[in-house]
Amino acid sequence: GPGTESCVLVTRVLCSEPGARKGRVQQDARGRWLKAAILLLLLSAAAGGGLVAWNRLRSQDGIPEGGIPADGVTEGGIPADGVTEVLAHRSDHLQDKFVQVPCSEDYESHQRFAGCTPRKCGRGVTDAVITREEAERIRRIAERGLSLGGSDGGASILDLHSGALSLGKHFVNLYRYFGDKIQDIFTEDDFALYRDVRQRIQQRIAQVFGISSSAMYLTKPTFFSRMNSTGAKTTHDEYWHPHVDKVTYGSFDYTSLLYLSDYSKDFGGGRFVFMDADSNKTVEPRAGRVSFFTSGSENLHRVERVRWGTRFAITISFTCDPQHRIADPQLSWGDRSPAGGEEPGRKLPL
Ligand SMILES: O=C(O)CCC(=O)C(=O)O
Ligand SMILES: [Fe+2]
Repeated sequence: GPGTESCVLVTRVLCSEPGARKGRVQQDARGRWLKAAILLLLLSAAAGGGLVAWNRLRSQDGIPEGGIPADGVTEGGIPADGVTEVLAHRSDHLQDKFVQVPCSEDYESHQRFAGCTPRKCGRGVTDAVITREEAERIRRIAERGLSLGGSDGGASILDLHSGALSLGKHFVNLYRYFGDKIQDIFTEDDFALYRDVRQRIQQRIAQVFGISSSAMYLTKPTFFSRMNSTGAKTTHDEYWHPHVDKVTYGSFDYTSLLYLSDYSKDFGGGRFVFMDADSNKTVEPRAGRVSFFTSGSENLHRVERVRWGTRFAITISFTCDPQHRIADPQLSWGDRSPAGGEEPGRKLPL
């Protein structure tokens, strides 16, 4: 739970840099104080209005009749008052929403890469790059792959690059387990669609941030996620902790998320939240919606716990550092997968 070492999906195995973790724990601690202060303020100011706020929160969350027990007045840290703004409603069809935020200092302590390292930071959301039909096709790929495994807890991942697949409390290597039989599960078309989608998202990011698409590279981890309301069984399942992708995953410079299901239709809870000093900004997932942002601490974020239903997404991440580049996943890897291990994020030869 909060206060313990937090991990986001695959990150525990991937990034256990002690320095990075310490920074995050300190950040978490500050966040908790802030949350406690806000909670106290809320409780004293709105003793009578609490129930109203709670009901509003429940209806926002789309909790079905009968309800599901929740953890307090603030659903997973989102205050039930005006300090939460919606950046993207599920029902919106956004062309090219972009909000610029000042870049954090994170990039100064890293090597800079011309034509790629962010000079301008921010967040974008678009429903116009990937169609709902394409998202549906990708969701079916995710469902097919994830149905072969699945975590005992609420978060399962399938890393198409390393082949890492959640299974029980651990991971297996899909490519190694299935070898050439992988061709009965995924087709060449599936990988072609992934490549195409990755390329279009990359081009949009380059365009919006004014960088060169050819100077940014796919990096790991890049993975499908499936989340539901089952309680966490290991820290791998704890996807809801606030984090900074660049700290958590190291090589990330630009993060993108392609959503494959609809908030409040397919699942409740599970909104994406940018946690700014003054307020939270939520992105409600919608099939085909691409959310993308610079990966530094200007974009501290979290995912609300999923309360009901199943949430599918894919995280596609980019680096400016050619040394952290990975190739697009391909079918022909079969049992010669580049990972060769059962944990996601083993050091991979390119
Ligand atoms: O699925 C999401 O909306 C975000 C997941 C995330 O923050 C991450 O994988 O780092
Ligand atoms: Fe993240």
